[in-house]
Amino acid sequence: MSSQPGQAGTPALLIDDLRKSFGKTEIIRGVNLSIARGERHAVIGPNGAGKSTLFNLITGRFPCSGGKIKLHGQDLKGLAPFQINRMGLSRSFQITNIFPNMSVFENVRCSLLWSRGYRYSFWHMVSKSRELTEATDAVLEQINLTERRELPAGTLSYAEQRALEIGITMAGGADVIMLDEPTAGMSHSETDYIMDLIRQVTVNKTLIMVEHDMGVVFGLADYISVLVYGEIIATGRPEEVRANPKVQEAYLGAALEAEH
Ligand SMILES: Nc1ncnc2c1ncn2[C@@H]1O[C@H](COP(=O)(O)OP(=O)(O)OP(=O)(O)O)[C@@H](O)[C@H]1O
Repeated sequence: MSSQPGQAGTPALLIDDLRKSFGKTEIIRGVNLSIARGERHAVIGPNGAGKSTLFNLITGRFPCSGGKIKLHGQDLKGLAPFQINRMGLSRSFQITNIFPNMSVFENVRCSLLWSRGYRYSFWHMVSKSRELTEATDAVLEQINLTERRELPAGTLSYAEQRALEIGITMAGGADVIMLDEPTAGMSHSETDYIMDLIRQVTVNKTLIMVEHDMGVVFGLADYISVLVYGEIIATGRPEEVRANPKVQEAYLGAALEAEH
């Protein structure tokens, strides 16, 4: 479960002195992070700290200005987002990213096809269709949407759409899952539903999430990193991070207060 000092094995994700500047402004200022296989890791921090930028660097959406990112020991330098995706890293976005007029089933199937590189190959798709249908149904089962299989995705509730999106993110069999504010805009019961789902679907996978809801962070994460002004000021077990005076001062005091 742990990547932290003293643990053996190649980390799922290793970030070394990562830097990113936009023009003259350095937004990510020397981030180091090691996330083990099977770990659930939350990145927290105030607005504008650089969390989304960090995600965009990891997924290859932005080029780095300096430093290294390794996925399962392999340097990601110069790789396009789709290449990184095919290496087993998949990200879901804050904004719901589904096709609303396609059925729930088709949304997942489409993502499976894409992840297998069959995007343009109709005949390949047909020849694989039974296996594909079974794989799609297995994902639907995992995200508890089997009963919604034939409905247009746009008719699902907000929480169900987020669940579908998590299914789409998982569909290609990625073993490193990145979730960007998975419970944003949800009620308490929807948040609980999505938290349970994330817990289930990330068993034996690596989860990296950005989340502002401290209940979700402390409920799900094995480790937490606190990003402030482009630097990680603390990484540790939830209880260590919660007790860290630097973190209290820079972020957590205000964030926990905001919860009440
Ligand atoms: N493409 C860009 N060009 C210039 N500046 C950018 C770009 N993307 C982000 N920034 C700047 O980088 C800083 C960090 O933004 P980022 O969105 O990464 O923060 P964040 O921690 O994700 O914030 P939030 O919690 O509000 O989502 C901000 O000052 C933002 O204006």
